Amino acid sequence: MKAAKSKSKDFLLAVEGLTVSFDGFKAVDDLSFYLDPNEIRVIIGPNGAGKTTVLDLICGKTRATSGSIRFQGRELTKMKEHQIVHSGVGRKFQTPSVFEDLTVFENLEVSYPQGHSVMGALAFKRDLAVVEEIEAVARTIFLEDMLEQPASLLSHGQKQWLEIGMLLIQKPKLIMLDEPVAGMSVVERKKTAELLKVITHEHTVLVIEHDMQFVGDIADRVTVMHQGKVLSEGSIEHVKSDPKVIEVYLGH
Ligand SMILES: Nc1ncnc2c1ncn2[C@@H]1O[C@H](COP(=O)(O)OP(=O)(O)OP(=O)(O)O)[C@@H](O)[C@H]1O
Repeated sequence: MKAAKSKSKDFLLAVEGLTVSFDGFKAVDDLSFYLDPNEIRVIIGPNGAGKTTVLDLICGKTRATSGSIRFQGRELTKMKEHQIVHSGVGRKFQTPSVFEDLTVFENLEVSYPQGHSVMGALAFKRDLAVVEEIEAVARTIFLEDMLEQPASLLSHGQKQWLEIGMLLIQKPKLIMLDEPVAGMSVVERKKTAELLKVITHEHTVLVIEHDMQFVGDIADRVTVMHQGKVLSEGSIEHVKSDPKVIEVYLGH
């Protein structure tokens, strides 16, 4: 008979007992949660709950005071930021930071690992495989017809998608997004939901979001944070009907 597989080994990310204190104030306080491969998890919660700090801790921008973050079996709390990126964790911040003067194609190209620089002498010798990958990513982010446009001409929403594309081309296993639909139109929000669903074939996605409609559209599971801790966790229906969540967050 086949031995039962240890469940803990199957998690893509296991956050356990994670704590960070800023001058004695615990922004994240004994937090534990677990991500399955290829799920979309959304973290919600009131302002100051510690959501952004959790992403900062996972990507190594902030050092944990205690606790553990295991990603594909590797402990991230001891690693430097660039090592965490190399291990397969990608993060997009709230404000888009694309290169305005470069085209969509060039923005994706400079993000391609192994530095296929547009400025470099080898620029004319673009590898066909790289071009194909850039085109595939551009299709995923709805910008296949805009490859030669300078990023400065894109709408705010298109810039957000381009930045997601710049992450996708690096093939991180875990993609973390901080309020990806902030400032987007309703149509752009719907398309972003489609985009995130498509990318879970290859990636696991951890999102911070306030827009509950969008959360409902994308989340496999929702983790509700309050005062640095998990207040509630489960399906969108579960957390929406949890009296604790209504009291501290949804009821406001
Ligand atoms: N580097 C820091 N030094 C001191 N305090 C900090 C630091 N980073 C975050 N905090 C504090 O930790 C708490 C949690 O902040 P965080 O930004 O993680 O909350 P959040 O849930 O992302 O809130 P929002 O929804 O407003 O973005 C806040 O009280 C914040 O002021």
